[in-house]
Amino acid sequence: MALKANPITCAYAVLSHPHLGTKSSTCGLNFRKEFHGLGNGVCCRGVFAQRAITPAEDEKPFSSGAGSGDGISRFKETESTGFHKDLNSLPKPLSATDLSCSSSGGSRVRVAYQGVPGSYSEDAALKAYPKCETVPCDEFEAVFQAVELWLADKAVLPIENSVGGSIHRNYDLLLRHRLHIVGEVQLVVNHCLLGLPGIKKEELKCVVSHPQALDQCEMTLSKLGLIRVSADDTAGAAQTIASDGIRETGAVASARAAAIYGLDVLEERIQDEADNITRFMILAREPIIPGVDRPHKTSIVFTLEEGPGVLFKALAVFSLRDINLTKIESRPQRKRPLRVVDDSNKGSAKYFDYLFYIDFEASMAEPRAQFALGHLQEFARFLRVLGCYPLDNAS
Ligand SMILES: O=C(O)C(=O)C[C@]1(C(=O)O)C=C[C@@H](O)C=C1
Repeated sequence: MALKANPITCAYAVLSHPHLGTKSSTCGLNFRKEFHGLGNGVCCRGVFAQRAITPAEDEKPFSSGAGSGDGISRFKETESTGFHKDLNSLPKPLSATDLSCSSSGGSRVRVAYQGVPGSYSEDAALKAYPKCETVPCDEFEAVFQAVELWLADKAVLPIENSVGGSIHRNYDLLLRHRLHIVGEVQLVVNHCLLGLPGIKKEELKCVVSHPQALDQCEMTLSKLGLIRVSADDTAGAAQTIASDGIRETGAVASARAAAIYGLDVLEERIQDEADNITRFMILAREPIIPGVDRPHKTSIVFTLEEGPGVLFKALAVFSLRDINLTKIESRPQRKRPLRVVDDSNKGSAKYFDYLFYIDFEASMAEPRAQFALGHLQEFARFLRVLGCYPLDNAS
């Protein structure tokens, strides 16, 4: 596949996100419009520099085609001007299509993450494995595949943020792939407002970043009256600003991203909540052997029969054994969204079908955890242990 010389080939813009009003702008960036509406109305998937991407077939439901009315459109940059640092020397993200043609080598742990160098996901990888080789990937799906195809040893993926909540896409992907959770990383996320060298924050009109990061800085960005533009990751936004050299556009990203891409930090700690923590999970091909030497967490997913109090009973298996739950999340069962139950005289009732994801504080090496899951199995239609791993804290 031929690679283009320009460092950036793609970025995204939110035209009329429900939270952001109906302002429309490309913020002076030279984009060619390419509609690619996304179903969930918040997040953008993407294409990064130098590599073409064909999204995996099973991702297609996310793109509802031209003018889907969800307010999010994808823009493709036609040209980039090159600016500041030699961005070509940075590692290029892997995409779902080119994963099959490279091979891993070397002895350092290789950790795949979504984004480009300087992203918080890379920070999380380095917190978990300080000496690792980080492997940038363009999409969450590609991160899973990098490990499945032995191009990386581990994957690091965001699962929830203390302000923005769950990253649903990764819950869904966890079930579609066969990797195991072998650890977690809690990362303190301190967002900065970045701009081209010499620019003042009052001169900015637009700001580009990951939708989660924009949400986490909602109050500051509103106060500054900035138009928000969505990007694949925070560092990718910084990279775009640096390569395009557009003066009135800033980026929300880390101080490390500013250093990598040669941008100024115009303001630090701009997130609405001082304690802004993102929890990442670490995935591997093999599970770890659970221990009792230190506090562990176990993550499971299950489905239940329909009926009154069934979820209550499911949760009671933990409470009966004094096991603390740290997270519960429900997601629709995509292949079986509705279940028809003939439980009335007037015809059949239709229920939505859910998957329940639970994290609890116990190791699978403890009998109480084994008994709790044995008990849950009595009324769960489906149960999978996603992993058992040592707890992390946001230090
Ligand atoms: O954009 C990045 O830098 C990321 O690593 C992604 C991500 C996320 O998906 O939530 C991670 C941490 C922050 O909460 C903001 C964005």
